[in-house]
Amino acid sequence: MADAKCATGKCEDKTITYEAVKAIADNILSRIKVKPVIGIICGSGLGSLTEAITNAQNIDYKDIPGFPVSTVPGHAGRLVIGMLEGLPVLAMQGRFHYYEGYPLVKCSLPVRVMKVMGIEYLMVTNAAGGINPTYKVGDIMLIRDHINFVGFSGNSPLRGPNDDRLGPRFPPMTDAYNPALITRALSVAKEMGIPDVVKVGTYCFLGGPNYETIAECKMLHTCGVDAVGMSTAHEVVVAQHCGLKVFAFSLITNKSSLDYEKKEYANHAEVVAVGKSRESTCRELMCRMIKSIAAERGSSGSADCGCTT
Ligand SMILES: O=P(O)(O)O[C@@H]1C[C@H](O)[C@@H](CO)O1
Ligand SMILES: Nc1nc2[nH]cnc2c(=O)[nH]1
Repeated sequence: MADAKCATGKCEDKTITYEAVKAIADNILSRIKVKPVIGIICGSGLGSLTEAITNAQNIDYKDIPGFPVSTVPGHAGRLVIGMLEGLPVLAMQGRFHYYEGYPLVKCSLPVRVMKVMGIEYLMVTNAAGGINPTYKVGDIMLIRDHINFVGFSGNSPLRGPNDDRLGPRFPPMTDAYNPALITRALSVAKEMGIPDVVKVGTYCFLGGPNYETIAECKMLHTCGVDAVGMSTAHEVVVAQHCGLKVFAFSLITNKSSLDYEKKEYANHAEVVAVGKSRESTCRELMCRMIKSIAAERGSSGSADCGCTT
């Protein structure tokens, strides 16, 4: 895959060219039977969101030239392409995290591939620690906004030469999480009878892979963070840059410690286990959102949401 050098030639992260993104998009499109409209990124323990996809075709990341491969337990490492609630979708069972060693431009490469394939909506999920003390394990937080701590130092997937075919040099991040989709998700939560479980809040992206100290959690709380994780923000920055409509939610898999008297010890096995225990609810929320988008677009979703618990 051809990588372009940054202007000074000294950038540690190389820019991935439009041509390289298009080559990957064309490779995938040449192997699948539908043209996806919605892209889905499944978070830790949430890969089974894809089980409701019908006429599914699977493509392992390792079989896509130029695509990274997943290295994290709970991230299978394949694309699942097919129909969901009347719309063609492409789902990623496994994402790429900065802590795996990939530069952010590579972590978010699949989002650009989705855009060049013609995808219009990006639905992102993740597992996150609950900083907001009112949140409980198993709650679902609709992401209204994010704090991108990794980006504060200039570490951005948009760093390097900008190709206007992928988006503008200086994209705004206001409404990066589509407000209309959040409003719709709140209605969906009511329909599902889970309004108390579904919150709206701010997600914070830290580099990981360690979980937070208690002092860090206290600081994040002061900063207005509701949930903390190790993904999503860089994907959404790229999605907003290239003009995808984004809907995202965090599954609260553990409570973050804000108090030395009530210590919590986060671990990945627990994160994945909580993901599994909440998979049917998360899947139903996702399916109902897609069904409503299908209805809005005039595509016929199935009469019943095929994902009910
Ligand atoms: O891929 P996500 O953001 O859902 O995964 C979270 C962050 C880490 O990868 C992992 C930590 O348990 O879960
Ligand atoms: N950074 C971070 N990521 C997580 N992913 C799931 N839980 C957590 C957490 O508590 N902190």
